[in-house]
Amino acid sequence: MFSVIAYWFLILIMIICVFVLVRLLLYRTALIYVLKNGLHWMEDRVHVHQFLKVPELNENFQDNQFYRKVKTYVNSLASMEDSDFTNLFTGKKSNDIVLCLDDNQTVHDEFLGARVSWTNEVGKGNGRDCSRTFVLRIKKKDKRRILRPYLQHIHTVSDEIEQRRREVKLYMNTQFDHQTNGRWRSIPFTHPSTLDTIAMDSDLKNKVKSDLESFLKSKQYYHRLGRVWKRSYLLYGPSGTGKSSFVAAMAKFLSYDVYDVDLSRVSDNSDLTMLLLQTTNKSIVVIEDLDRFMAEKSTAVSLSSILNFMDGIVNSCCGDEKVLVFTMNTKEQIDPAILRPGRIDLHIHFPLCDFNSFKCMANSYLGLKDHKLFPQVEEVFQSGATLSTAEIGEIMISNRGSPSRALKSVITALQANGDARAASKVVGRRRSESASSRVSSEESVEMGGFKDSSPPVRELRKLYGLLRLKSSNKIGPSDQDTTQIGR
Ligand SMILES: Nc1ncnc2c1ncn2[C@@H]1O[C@H](COP(=O)(O)OP(=O)(O)OP(=O)(O)O)[C@@H](O)[C@H]1O
Ligand SMILES: [Mg+2]
Repeated sequence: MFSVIAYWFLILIMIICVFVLVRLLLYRTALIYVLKNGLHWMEDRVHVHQFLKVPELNENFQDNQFYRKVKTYVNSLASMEDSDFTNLFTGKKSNDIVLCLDDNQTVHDEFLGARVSWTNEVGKGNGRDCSRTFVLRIKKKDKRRILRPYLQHIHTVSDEIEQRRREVKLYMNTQFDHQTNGRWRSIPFTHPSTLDTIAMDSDLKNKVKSDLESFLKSKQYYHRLGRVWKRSYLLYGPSGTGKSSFVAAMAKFLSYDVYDVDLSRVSDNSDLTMLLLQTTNKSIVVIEDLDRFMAEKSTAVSLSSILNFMDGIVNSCCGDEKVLVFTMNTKEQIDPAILRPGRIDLHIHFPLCDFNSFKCMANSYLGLKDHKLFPQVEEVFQSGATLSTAEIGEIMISNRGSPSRALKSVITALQANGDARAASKVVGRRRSESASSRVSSEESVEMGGFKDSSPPVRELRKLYGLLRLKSSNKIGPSDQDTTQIGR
């Protein structure tokens, strides 16, 4: 009896040992990989396959654009890391490493439950003489079900990758540029603003974000409606509230180039048409300070030309997928034809800084989530005092070495602004009283607004300058640099 138990015990121990050994063998070596490959090989034998070629050059020896897309797609596959031979290259950014399938190597992909493979076939020859082809191998039974959506999927993925990789450019209209044979001159667009760094109401920011996202996905929708695929935004608000920074953030978010139309350099209506014809799709076309140009009549472009541009009549000739942005300080003086729905899809107001924006700025500029001086700042804001976000930002940058000093400076500047506003109201009232007896149109216009020349505001500016001077005297050398830049 004892010997039978010992016998079975020994057998059990041996089974466990064999199991552990097999496990070790499988995981320490490439046996699992070999087994998997063997299974795939066997599966492949019992299926009929179809092969589809994507050559690099078409029958006229021109580049086949689809080859480029397939290459981008294949090189982005996660299974590339498992391929037997892969080339490593640096990408556009110096710390980027890009994988590239080696010649005559195969990589596998899965789509809607079907397994396909791509082989990078390279014919004999040198450089451009050797024929390069991507060969797609697909099971005949899967072809009808997945081929079309799979090719569409390749298009979408490669477009997204190319969009992410491309360098965003800023185009400015100049006099005729012989180098580019056109009116636009471009520079890399390196503005640091992003949607995260813009201080604005978070609900509004999310609304704009989802509006932009849904615009990106609506090509079919717009085309089904017979509309040009464009979206127009009006950014309006006082100077220094972040309108231009927001345009930069939008461009970064969409990875679109920016065409900044300087209306003072447009000679007439047909010149504006020419400029717009030379813009590419996937771009933001911006006209800044439209209210000023229309009010001062400092542009040779007529209202109807601007309206045509907004309606996309011109844009439809040169591809769509455009975002149009107009910025202005106030939309009160603007012709209602410009603002009507369909011409401007979304109006975004950029108000002067309030307590919420201030908290947002304090967080990003000073790294402060909360501070004992916050209630005092809130109180000053509640009393009606305010400054532009740019002004508050400058005070914070100048005093970034000491958050408490920064907050105190903000409070002092806000209080000075509050006093200046109150004084401005009193003087305004007195002047309007005397103006009723003595007509002085020029001055009454000045006092009504928040103009630089009004004495209380001049006082505020002086005080503001003093504040910055005082704080720059106290801070270290690095801060002094920024103070100068800020000026
Ligand atoms: N809402 C904001 N969030 C973050 N930074 C801001 C904001 N508003 C202004 N700034 C900062 O202030 C500076 C000026 O802002 P910007 O040029 O975008 O203002 P603007 O509204 O376009 O002014 P203008 O009407 O005079 O052209 C920028 O450097 C920006 O960083
Ligand atoms: Mg601006």
